[in-house]
Amino acid sequence: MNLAVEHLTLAHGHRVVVHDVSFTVEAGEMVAIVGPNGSGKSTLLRGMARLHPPRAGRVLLDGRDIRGMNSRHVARVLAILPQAPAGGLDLTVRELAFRGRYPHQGLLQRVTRRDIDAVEWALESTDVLHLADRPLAALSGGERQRAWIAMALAQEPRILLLDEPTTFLDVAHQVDVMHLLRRLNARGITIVAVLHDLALAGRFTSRVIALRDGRLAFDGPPSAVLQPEALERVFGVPMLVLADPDTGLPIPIPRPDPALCPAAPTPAPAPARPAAG
Ligand SMILES: Nc1ncnc2c1ncn2[C@@H]1O[C@H](COP(=O)(O)OP(=O)(O)OP(=O)(O)O)[C@@H](O)[C@H]1O
Repeated sequence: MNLAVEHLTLAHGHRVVVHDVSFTVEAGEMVAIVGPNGSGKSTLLRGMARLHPPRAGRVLLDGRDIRGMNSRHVARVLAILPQAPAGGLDLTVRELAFRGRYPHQGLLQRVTRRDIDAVEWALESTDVLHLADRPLAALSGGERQRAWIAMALAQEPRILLLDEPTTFLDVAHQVDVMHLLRRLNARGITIVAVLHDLALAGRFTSRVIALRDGRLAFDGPPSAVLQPEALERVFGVPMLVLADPDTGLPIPIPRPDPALCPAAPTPAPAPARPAAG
């Protein structure tokens, strides 16, 4: 099932923040959306999930405009995990995951065997089964993030959209979440994630889409697009791109002014000039 964004323009009030953006995410892809703060990434992701109505253009799910589709049907296919979701702190992890079953439940909202199995699968896949009876309030940031991903998974989506799923996580948990997304992707779930960490985007995704001022700046495989000049144009800061010693994949990092790096070795003094005469 593919998701196509066609000449999409999105606005907040009178202010257009996504301008005429087009791309197609094919079934089975794992895509990162990157760009500076305020470049329109979250708005675009919400637009892709039908949570933000287009000013112009459209979003197509397997060729059909999602605006004309039944909400439950869209929710059965596509799940979105917003940026740092708030609320739900009094719910247990299992109760939260059951919320993900809403689009599959009938009018009477009776819990079926399939609901129970989907929730167990989601809790197991995100490694929170042992935390299932704990309230969200009693979890660490990383555990809570995995619990929210479990809720999105319990929805059994074919396409999963995530807004900054690794923000607030320490490096070990960032890698955990990215490994989890790769495993889900290997099982056939299409993943689109807004990521701030360009090194994670370079190593874990197969395609990187960049926005700058709401416009598409580049779109392609990490090795092709994560290049210093292109990144400098998008982020407005000098960039260095290293090659991962294990995989050769690009690891972009900002290139700071060496004079402002206190741990940088002081350059050796210039050799003294021989005295004239
Ligand atoms: N609810 C809102 N009402 C008005 N303007 C908004 C609203 N949400 C976002 N904006 C504005 O729209 C622009 C794009 O915001 P958006 O959150 O999509 O950017 P982003 O790239 O996801 O940013 P960040 O990296 O900081 O999360 C910003 O200028 C922001 O101030």
